[in-house]
Amino acid sequence: MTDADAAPGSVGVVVVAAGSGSRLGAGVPKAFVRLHGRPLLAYAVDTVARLPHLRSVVVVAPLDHAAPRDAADPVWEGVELPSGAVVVAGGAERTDSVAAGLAAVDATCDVVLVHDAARCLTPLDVFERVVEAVRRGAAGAVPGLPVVDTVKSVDAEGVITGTPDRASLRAVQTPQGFRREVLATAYGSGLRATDDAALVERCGHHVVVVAGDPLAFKVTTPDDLERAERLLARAGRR
Ligand SMILES: Nc1ccn([C@@H]2O[C@H](COP(=O)(O)OP(=O)(O)OP(=O)(O)O)[C@@H](O)[C@H]2O)c(=O)n1
Ligand SMILES: C[C@](O)(CO)[C@H](O)COP(=O)(O)O
Repeated sequence: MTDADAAPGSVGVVVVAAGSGSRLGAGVPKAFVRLHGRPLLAYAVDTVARLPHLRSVVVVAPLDHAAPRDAADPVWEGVELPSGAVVVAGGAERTDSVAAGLAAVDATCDVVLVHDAARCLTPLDVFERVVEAVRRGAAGAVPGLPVVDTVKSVDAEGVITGTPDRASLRAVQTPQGFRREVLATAYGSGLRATDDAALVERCGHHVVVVAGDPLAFKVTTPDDLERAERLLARAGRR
């Protein structure tokens, strides 16, 4: 990150890494679980660091492993933060963690991305598509993939209430990108959601979907971690 990157169009990225990973059940917070010897977070940060016009990186870590980052804390071993990156403590839910990260983003950034550390293999071009869509005027942009299964809505008893046309459905991923003031207002609204776009949508903004990537899958379960291990082994990465 250089002064040249402070030009209009600068990008800030909040990497949320404060979740416990209860579904993975690895005994350490999920973002710090090792994948080929390095924390999931390390892969996410490596990609973020390659993003053009990057001005500000904020990593939101679990309270026990957050600011001030303890250099001797072994969970961080293998994570190479870009110079100027900031580490802050997250909260009980993703909404709390994003809000904490957003508060620490450099105010000169006009585009802010929120990225799940758990989507650790997301390719750089997904980030670039999201930034490009916001630069072109969208209030927000999220990567998404067509839904391959037939999806049903059900009531509390499990009785099917509808079969949405899957042509209109997308499974969304991260990074989710927004004009900074739009995201700040959404997070200042007191609304809560599991993803950033949902908050921005509820504040009345249009958010567009750009092409996602199967590699942007979220490591949620042990099977996902095995899949990530296989993909890295196949790519010969460490
Ligand atoms: N309080 C939280 C919860 C989640 N996250 C982050 O948000 C992303 C998506 O959350 P998810 O994968 O659902 O993570 P966990 O909440 O850790 O998973 P689980 O629901 O299995 O406990 C992850 O990178 C996670 O670290 C966060 O920063 N703070
Ligand atoms: C933000 C997100 O990754 C988009 O798919 C997702 O909403 C994270 O939370 P989840 O509870 O694991 O769906």
